[in-house]
This record gives sequence, C-alpha cells and structure tokens, in this order.
Amino acid sequence: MPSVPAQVTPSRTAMADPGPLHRLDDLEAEARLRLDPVHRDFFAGGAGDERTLRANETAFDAYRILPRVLRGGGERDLRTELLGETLPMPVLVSPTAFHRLAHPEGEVATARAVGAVGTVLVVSMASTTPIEAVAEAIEPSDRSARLWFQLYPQPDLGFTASVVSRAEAAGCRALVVTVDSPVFGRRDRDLRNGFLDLPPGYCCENMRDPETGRVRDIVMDATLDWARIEWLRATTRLPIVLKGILHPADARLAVAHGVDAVLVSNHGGRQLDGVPASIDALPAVVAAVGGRIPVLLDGGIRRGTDILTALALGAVAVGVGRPVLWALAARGERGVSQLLDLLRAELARAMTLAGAVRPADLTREMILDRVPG
Ligand SMILES: Cc1cc2nc3c(=O)[nH]c(=O)nc-3n(C[C@H](O)[C@H](O)[C@H](O)COP(=O)(O)O)c2cc1C
Ligand SMILES: CCCCCCC(=O)C(=O)O
Repeated sequence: MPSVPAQVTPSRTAMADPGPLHRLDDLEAEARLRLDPVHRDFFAGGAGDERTLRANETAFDAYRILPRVLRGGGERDLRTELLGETLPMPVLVSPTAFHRLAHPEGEVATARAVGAVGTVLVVSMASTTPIEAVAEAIEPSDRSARLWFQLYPQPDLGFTASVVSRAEAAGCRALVVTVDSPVFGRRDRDLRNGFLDLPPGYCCENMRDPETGRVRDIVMDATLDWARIEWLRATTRLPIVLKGILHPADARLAVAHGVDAVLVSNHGGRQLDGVPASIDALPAVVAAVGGRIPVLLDGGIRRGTDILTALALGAVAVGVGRPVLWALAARGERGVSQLLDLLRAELARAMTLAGAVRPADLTREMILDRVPG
C-alpha cells in the first residue's frame, strides 16, 4: 500500500484559550484550522456520494418533539442502566480510529476526558494507542468510567482470541463487534488524497502480534457470519454488542444468537452509501427486538434534542463519533470534556422542556415523524 504523502504538521502552539463551548459545531470549525487537510477528510468523510453521511444529520429534521407540560420533577436524572451498570448519562463515545492523528495525546486524552465524566469509551481496534495504555490513562478516582473494546473479527481466530484476551485483561467491560464492514467502504476523499495508510510513527497498536511483535493489517473479513458470532460468544464472557445493525431481521437474529445489545449504526455513512439514516432505521429495530435486549444508536447525534429523539424512539443510549474527533483535535482532553458536558446539559434542558425527568419518561408518543421540512 502506498504511504501517505508528506503531511502538514498541525500547529499546537500559540493558540489562545478557546474558553467555554457554546455550540458543538464550533469544535469542527476549530478542528479544521488545526488538522492536516488529508486527516480532516478521513475523519469527516463518508462512502460513495456521502448520501447516508448527510442523511444521518438531516433526518432528525423530520422529527418533532411533542412535549408534556406541568409535570414538575425538579432536577433531571440522566442515569441509565446498560449491560448491568449505571451510566451517568445515556451517551457513549463510539469507536473511532486514529486519535493520535487528531491530537498528539490521542486516545489517552480521550480516555481521561471520558473517565472524568464516567461514561463509556468504546476503544477502536484501530486505536493508535494500545488498549492497556488507554486503560491506564483513566485516573483511579475515575474508575467508574467504562472501556468497551471494538473488534473487527479477524479471519485468524487465534489472533482474534488473543486480541479479545488483551481487551479483557485491560478491564474492558463489553465487546463491540462491528458487523457492517465485510469490506472497507469506498471513500472517494481518501482515494483522491492517497490516504491509504497511517503516516510513519503511527500504527494500530492493538494489532501487534503477541508472538512476533509485528503489527498486522486489519482485515475486513467478507466471510464473517453468524457462526463467527457464536464462536465469539463461546470465546468471551464479556457482553457482546453488535454494531452496524439496520435490518429488523438481523436484530431478531442477534437476539436468537445470544447477543447482549445491538447498536443501530451505518458506521457514520462510511460503509454502504445509500442505507437509511440511523434514526430512520431505529424504530423497526426497536420493534423487532421487543425489549429483549438494549438497542443503542449512533450516527448524526449533534444536539441534546437528537439524543432525546433517539431515546423517545426506543434507544437506551446513543454514541457520538466525529464530534469527539473534532473536540480532540480542537482542544484536546479539555475539548472532549466540554463536548460531553455540553451534550449532557443540552439533553437535561431538552428533557426539562419536554416534561421528562428520567430517560424512561421519554416515549414514542412524544415524537411526531415525517414532518415536512
Ligand atoms: C474517522 C472515523 C473512524 C471510525 N472508526 C471506526 C472504527 O475503528 N470502528 C468502528 O466500528 N467504527 C468506526 N467508525 C464509526 C463510528 O463508530 C460511528 O459509527 C460513527 O462515527 C457515528 O456517526 P457520527 O460520526 O455521525 O457520530 C469511525 C467513524 C469515523 C468518523
Ligand atoms: C485498515 C484500518 C482500518 C481502520 C478502520 C477505521 C474505520 O472503521 C473507519 O470507518 O475508518
């Protein structure tokens, strides 16, 4: 594979304190100033004509919140039960690759920020920091933070098992198995930019072979099937979350195969272009699962009102992907903390205005859909 052409080194000096964060999209604008344009394209881009990428955000425009009034309740309680644990809010950090391209401290900075909030960081298999170092980055006093590990199952079962063991030993509390990537999506921006490999000095640290020390390439495995999920089920005691479920029939199969949760996701529009926005796929998956396992969602979450809409349509929690990368690139650890605080504050305010004290108060009847723009 050709390596990436010489990169512009982002300047991290002489940047004034950016102060408080008022809007999530300010982070993207700031990040744009700091990122190498090739890396920015990798983070921002999607597959094909990026129809699904755009739809993930714009689909929320077709939903309206129908609030309840005079419900009182005082302070909002955002705590959320998920896979046997209590999260402080129904927001997780979805797995994204290559955080060290966004900021020199990479996944360590992300983990510290998520650790301070105490929610879940799903560490990508394509992390540029080894899972052990990500786990160590979380302060002992913040150990209520949860790491989950995202896995692309590799055709080499022995190596896959060794990666799962590493994640278990590092204290990861769930395995997020990405099932929407039997092959890499066609990403025109990366092809045009020649971004086909990491720059020298960076690698996917979780792909280091335990025996040889060599770093393997991640294989997107087109032979992946339900039998492999059964194999994984027998290989680990960790809860298994299937990431990339869009079809209700697959959600039913996930339940039948003993999976612990499904994550409705189109990989941020980076795999099969033309699939529905995540929020549009959610209701049918929720109906198919029928409450037997939790349903999560990611894709296009940018506002507290987006989170509220997803929860009311049946998601137990949502994940954010790109906003975390923008926050990290723009402001490092502080930016990720500010982002999570902003989402929490926006959600609490939206719930107050909608008459919900707890996430469980958000119900399907509070959402009108197919509202023309
Ligand atoms: C730059 C980038 C890298 C990603 N890397 C991974 C990955 O390593 N594993 C994975 O399962 N999903 C990956 N995703 C998909 C995200 O987990 C998530 O599904 C998506 O970003 C959610 O959409 P959002 O960016 O609109 O929040 C990546 C997404 C982006 C933007
Ligand atoms: C060969 C490296 C694979 C990185 C995969 C990251 C990812 O999922 C993405 O969407 O990009």
